[in-house]
Amino acid sequence: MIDVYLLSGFLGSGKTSLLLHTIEQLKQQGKKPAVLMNEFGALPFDSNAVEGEGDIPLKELLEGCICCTGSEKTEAQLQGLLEENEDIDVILIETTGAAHPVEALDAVYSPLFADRLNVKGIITIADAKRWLEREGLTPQIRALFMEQIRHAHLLVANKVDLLTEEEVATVTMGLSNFNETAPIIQTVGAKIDFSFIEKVLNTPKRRTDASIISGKGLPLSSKLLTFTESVDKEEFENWVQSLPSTVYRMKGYVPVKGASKPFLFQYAYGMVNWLAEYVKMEPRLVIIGEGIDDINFGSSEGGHPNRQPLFG
Ligand SMILES: Nc1nc2c(ncn2[C@@H]2O[C@H](COP(=O)(O)OP(=O)(O)OP(=O)(O)O)[C@@H](O)[C@H]2O)c(=O)[nH]1
Repeated sequence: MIDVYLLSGFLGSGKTSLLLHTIEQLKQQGKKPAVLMNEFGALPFDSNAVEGEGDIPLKELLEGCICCTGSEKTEAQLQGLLEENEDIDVILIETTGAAHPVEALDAVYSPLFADRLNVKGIITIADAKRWLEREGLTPQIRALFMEQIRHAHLLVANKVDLLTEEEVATVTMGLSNFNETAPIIQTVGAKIDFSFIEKVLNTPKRRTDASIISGKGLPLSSKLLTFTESVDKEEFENWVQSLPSTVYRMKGYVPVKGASKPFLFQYAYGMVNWLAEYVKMEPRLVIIGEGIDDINFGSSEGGHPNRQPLFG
């Protein structure tokens, strides 16, 4: 049987960080992991990161989330993974930060795989700072954020480096009151020993009948910006900080004046992250949030925003 772990968590909480860290550990143990992931906004950003890991079987669903691109499509992806790779030990599924974890998990319980897949459970990563400030989220988005936490079998309170010790204690207590059964681990960079995950999620999880608040019809959309010229870094960061709090996530490659290649740029919950890239990537940025249609940076060309809610 192949163990299946589902990584859930709001946009930018640390799912890809956990995924990459877990892949490393599995490889060190001589195990062969495979990855199923879905992408937001037509830029295969996270899967690029996994491809950088070398020989990892990977299937991706572009534009949407596992729950809404249809379970049939997900079944087909899984079937493809299993057929093309007979020696997989573990499948890691990263859902988009806007997916409901139970809807996504449901897709894995196809009778097609009943004798091959051992569903170990949902690991939800919560941005600890966002948890503390969750009242600031709009109601529908807060509902999704909370649902992801409520249905976790293991809860990861990530980014505790941004909190005081007292705040970390408040987060841990708040999370455990909200989801009384899931063990909680505090992390920086979503770094967890895989042996801990295995120990905690040691019983196969059955399909749940618990009522869920559907993730469908969320008012989230994505927009792709293409840079036509290099940006002044400071001006760009000032622009980022001026954006409304309903911009939840940005990622892409930003060309900066004076640098030969676009930088890898990430934004999640007020924090920006720049990383030098060694390959010349297309200067494009994905923005994810609510009410983002009119957002543009001076020297960029706004792609047509995806006005349709992506998940419905
Ligand atoms: N300060 C801080 N930043 C972190 C931590 N973990 C991750 N990050 C940063 O948060 C950003 C998002 O991390 P990812 O792992 O890509 O998050 P994700 O959940 O996969 O994001 P989406 O797939 O877009 O939903 C990146 O810029 C990370 O470097 C942490 O513990 N502390």
